[in-house]
Amino acid sequence: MKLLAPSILSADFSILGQQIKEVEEAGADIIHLDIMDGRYVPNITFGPPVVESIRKITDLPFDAHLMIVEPEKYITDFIKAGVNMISFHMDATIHAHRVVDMIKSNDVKAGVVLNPATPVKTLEEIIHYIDYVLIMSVNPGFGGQKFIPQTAEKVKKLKLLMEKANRTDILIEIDGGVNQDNINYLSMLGVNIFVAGNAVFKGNIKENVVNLKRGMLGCLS
Ligand SMILES: O=C(CO)[C@@H](O)[C@H](O)COP(=O)(O)O
Ligand SMILES: [Fe+2]
Repeated sequence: MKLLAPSILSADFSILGQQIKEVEEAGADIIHLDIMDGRYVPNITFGPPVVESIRKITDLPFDAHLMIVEPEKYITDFIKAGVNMISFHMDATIHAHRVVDMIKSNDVKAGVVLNPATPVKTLEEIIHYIDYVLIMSVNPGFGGQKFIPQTAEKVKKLKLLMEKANRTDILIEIDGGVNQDNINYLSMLGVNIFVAGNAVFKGNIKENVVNLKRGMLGCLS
């Protein structure tokens, strides 16, 4: 499965609804929502009321990437607002397993996030319970940063762990600095969900989505 998930963090918020429609019409598969609290990361974005409001304009799945401390406090609110997938950073909570349970008991997909310096082996126990892993390929907090090449190695390590745990069904998502130059390579490594902010919203949105999807699906022409 290969899916493109534009991150609205790089969208023009004065015409957010319009830009979401535009990526949808161009062929985006998922809308990626970067939720930042100014504590886990040095930036603040938006919360459940904004999600609830944009929920009305598209049926595309919403993928909430929670960069917040104590994510357990807000999971119910984001689910009520209409998200379909929620990922959180394990070091932002004391009880990661409980957080996964909270997410999944509401029929929402649960993912955990690895920062660039977080080893894949930290997933060894939680891997049995989750639906996807989000590999950060930049340090979380901002859009438009440069892809950190070493993070691609984690895809290989994660695939080995998935095999060992008999969980080859887990989806691998990559987030940060994904662009037309690296998406094909990442796809070949086995990434399933490609988050792209600047590479979608800067310039011609339709062309960007079409070109990223072409790279993602392996068509080099
Ligand atoms: O989670 C994050 C940043 O913390 C990302 O989702 C970025 O917002 C992706 O933006 P680009 O790196 O693709 O511009
Ligand atoms: Fe993100």
